Amino acid sequence: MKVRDCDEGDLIARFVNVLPQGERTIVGSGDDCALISCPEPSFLVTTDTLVGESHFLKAWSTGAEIGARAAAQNLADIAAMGGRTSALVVSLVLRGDYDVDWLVDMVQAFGQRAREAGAGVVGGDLTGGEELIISVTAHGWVDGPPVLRSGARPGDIVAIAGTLGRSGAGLELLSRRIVDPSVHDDILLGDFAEAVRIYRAPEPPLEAGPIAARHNAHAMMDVSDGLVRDGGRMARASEVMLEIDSSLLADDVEALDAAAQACGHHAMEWVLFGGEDHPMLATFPPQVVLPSPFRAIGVIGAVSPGDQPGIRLDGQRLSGGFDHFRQDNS
Ligand SMILES: Nc1ncnc2c1ncn2[C@@H]1O[C@H](COP(=O)(O)OP(=O)(O)O)[C@@H](O)[C@H]1O
Ligand SMILES: Cc1ncc(C[n+]2csc(CCOP(=O)(O)OP(=O)(O)O)c2C)c(N)n1
Ligand SMILES: [Mg+2]
Repeated sequence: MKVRDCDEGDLIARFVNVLPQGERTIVGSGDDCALISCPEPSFLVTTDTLVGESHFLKAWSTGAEIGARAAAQNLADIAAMGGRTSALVVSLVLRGDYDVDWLVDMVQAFGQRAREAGAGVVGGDLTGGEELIISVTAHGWVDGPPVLRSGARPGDIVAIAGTLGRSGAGLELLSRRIVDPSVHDDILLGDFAEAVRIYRAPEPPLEAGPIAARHNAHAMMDVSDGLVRDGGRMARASEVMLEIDSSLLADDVEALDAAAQACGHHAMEWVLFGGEDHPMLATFPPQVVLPSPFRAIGVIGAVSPGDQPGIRLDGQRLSGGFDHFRQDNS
């Protein structure tokens, strides 16, 4: 059955059937608004939109992978404040010729990621249009003070939780047809499985956000546009220098060895400039024993007089990463 064979109410009923309600939901999908409890004096809110051809291709990813990706990207933003997600709303722009089963798979996978994070999916909107667009708004809360991008201080340890570079490598493997886009089986994907899986549906370490907050992280953000671009944003917000030690990125580089050989590419490029793995980048005071799953990748330095905040690798200043409106994406 195709979307054009259903009416809106029909589709929404199919979605609601597979979506989690969420523990903080008082009124879920079906009224003019959802009503969510927030006993804390303030709440977190963030939004991110995914567009077919720009963030994913229907030819490369299943509906379930696209749905999981849309949820993960938004859940990661809440986690990156040290928070937990209470409720998501999801608005869809759909074409009439989409398969309803495909769509329900997408919504179900979106709901499953929300469920795993303890969140409800409490509403949304449906509109017709030419390109598949998934626009998500997430609401959440943080126990204690939120962890901002602007709190990094000289002397802090720079740490990361989650992977770097896998999504960028997966994108290149698919773009260059080194991996057949119709293959979704990890066994068949072999050495490329992790990169392609994470490109299709990122696996951000959501629990790391609140863990970092409890261990007094000074600053945190998730990495969506690449370590260098997002690290540069943290550096500017905090007016510091992120000093990354390349030897501490060796495990990420090694994990991409097979992909790098197949693409004739330096794995370090993906690790530094590839986005969309959504790991948590955080800084911790120097005396802290880093909590699992964080690992150190560098230190925070002061900005020398006359210099600008930024990010350096082994002392060399870096710039670049993903930007929707520039041609220099690396
Ligand atoms: N259209 C907009 N109007 C106002 N603020 C925006 C708009 N687009 C992005 N922002 C804000 O700019 C900041 C950076 O956005 P973005 O790079 O998308 O962050 P993230 O990687 O966390 O999704 C965020 O605080 C976001 O809310
Ligand atoms: C088909 C395809 N081409 C290119 C990319 C690469 N790409 C698209 S968006 C993006 C960065 C993250 O997306 P953005 O919308 O900037 O998310 P945000 O920073 O707002 O979280 C990257 C690396 C992709 N994911 N899929
Ligand atoms: Mg965004």
